[in-house]
Amino acid sequence: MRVHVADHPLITHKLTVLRDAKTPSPQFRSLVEELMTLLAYEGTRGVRVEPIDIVTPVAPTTGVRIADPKPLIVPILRAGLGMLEGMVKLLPTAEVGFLGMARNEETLEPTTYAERLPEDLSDRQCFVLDPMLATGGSLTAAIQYLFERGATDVTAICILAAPEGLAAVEQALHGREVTIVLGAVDERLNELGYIVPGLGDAGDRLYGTV
Ligand SMILES: O=P(O)(O)OC[C@H]1O[C@H](OP(=O)(O)OP(=O)(O)O)[C@H](O)[C@@H]1O
Ligand SMILES: O=c1cc[nH]c(=O)[nH]1
Ligand SMILES: [Mg+2]
Repeated sequence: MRVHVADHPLITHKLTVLRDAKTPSPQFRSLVEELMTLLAYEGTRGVRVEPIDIVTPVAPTTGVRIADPKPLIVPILRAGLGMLEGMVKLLPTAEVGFLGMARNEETLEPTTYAERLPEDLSDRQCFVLDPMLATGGSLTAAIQYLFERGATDVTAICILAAPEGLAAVEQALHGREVTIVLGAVDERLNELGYIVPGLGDAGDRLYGTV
């Protein structure tokens, strides 16, 4: 498993505003989208391309285009939905599938309550979007599910991770073709399973629930 922490002052700046408890939902949503565009740049570094011949006004040349089958973007509902728009801006021809997951706030165990994905993922490059990697339970379950459905190449893009959760995902997915791109790795998890300093509950902050 490869882990890449995007290190860029613009990301750190936007993350700081995102973390601020005073940042209201509309601004939070815009910032998640902007951050996603920056993280998608890193996250799509390995996107599969194929050569294509074109003619410029000056000369014929060979360029590249996104290869078929098109990549599959999988936002984890709810919070991952906030990242989708930023991602499809960079990969407009990608297909989008959905996984709905909720973490039980007492046991911290994830359950999957919705799934809408192509039947066969065997030759699809998958990009999973979820802003928060806390205990890592949700991301591990999501990626394992994609592998069960035939996926072999998965990149997860998260805004924040806790070191404990990142280690748990690495252990669970050891030896698999997985890349994780992160905006930042925070200090730790607290006793309630929240990332510290983190940004609180990403879903609640995106969608105005408390
Ligand atoms: O690493 P974990 O400990 O599993 O926690 C992370 C999960 O928690 C959040 O979702 P949540 O369950 O709050 O659902 P929501 O997006 O609907 O708010 C987040 O978006 C992740 O999916
Ligand atoms: O800090 C956390 C942990 C899990 N889910 C969130 O939205 N935030
Ligand atoms: Mg939530």
